[in-house]
Amino acid sequence: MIERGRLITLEGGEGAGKSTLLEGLRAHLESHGVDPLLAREPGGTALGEQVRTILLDPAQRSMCAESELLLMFASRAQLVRETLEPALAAGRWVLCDRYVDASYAYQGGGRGQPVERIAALERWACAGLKPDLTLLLDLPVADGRARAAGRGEADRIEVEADGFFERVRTAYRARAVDEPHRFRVIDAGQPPEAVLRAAIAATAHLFGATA
Ligand SMILES: Nc1ncnc2c1ncn2[C@@H]1O[C@H](COP(=O)(O)OP(=O)(O)OP(=O)(O)O)[C@@H](O)[C@H]1O
Ligand SMILES: Cc1cn([C@H]2C[C@H](O)[C@@H](COP(=O)(O)O)O2)c(=O)[nH]c1=O
Repeated sequence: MIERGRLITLEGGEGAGKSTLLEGLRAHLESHGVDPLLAREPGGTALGEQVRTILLDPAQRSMCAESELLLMFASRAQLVRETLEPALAAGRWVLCDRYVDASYAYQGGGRGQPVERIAALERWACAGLKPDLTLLLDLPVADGRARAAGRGEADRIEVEADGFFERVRTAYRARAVDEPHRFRVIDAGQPPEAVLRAAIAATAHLFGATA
């Protein structure tokens, strides 16, 4: 019987260092004989990438919070069924740049969408798929924004005010407190090598664990 793979998700505010960590973790896993599948949200499938384009398009100024929430979950439902579930069932490990916690943080914390609404969508769209480990890269908003600056035109979400991102950060941290068995909070203000070391330590229990 094939042992189920592991789902590791990376979360955090803008510029927290998720993409940087993803590459470091990929290299670490590869050096341990694990060839992880990389995915991202919104996106990660042909359909999801088209949804992502709409979601992040600065021209979509009139998008309401409800549409934003539903589009995030449309992308996620497709990713779960087309990519994540088949990969995990085939024994593949997956590193996913954001997953459902981002909706609790951004659409819940940031936009004020009710938690029960997001939880209902999660039950429907994610079909029970929970990460084995979620690495939350925690960084003061101003530091993340400074890092993200200079990447060209800001997308539709990046243009939000600091208050929005403070609420996102608060919501992320609250989720980590609520689910300590799944989350590891990493101080993303450390140098990249230290962030990677902390992440590697957090993954150690996944090797050989029964999923
Ligand atoms: N620990 C770190 N210390 C200092 N700079 C970092 C660190 N990690 C990443 N950076 C730099 O910060 C910038 C943003 O990093 P990265 O793209 O990895 O973040 P991200 O979380 O994926 O961002 P976003 O979600 O906004 O796309 C990059 O220029 C990267 O080199
Ligand atoms: C999954 C997800 C994402 N978002 C937001 C968070 C970011 O602002 C963008 C994605 O861009 P990234 O730089 O590639 O991380 O989308 C969200 O608001 N809700 C979600 O569920």
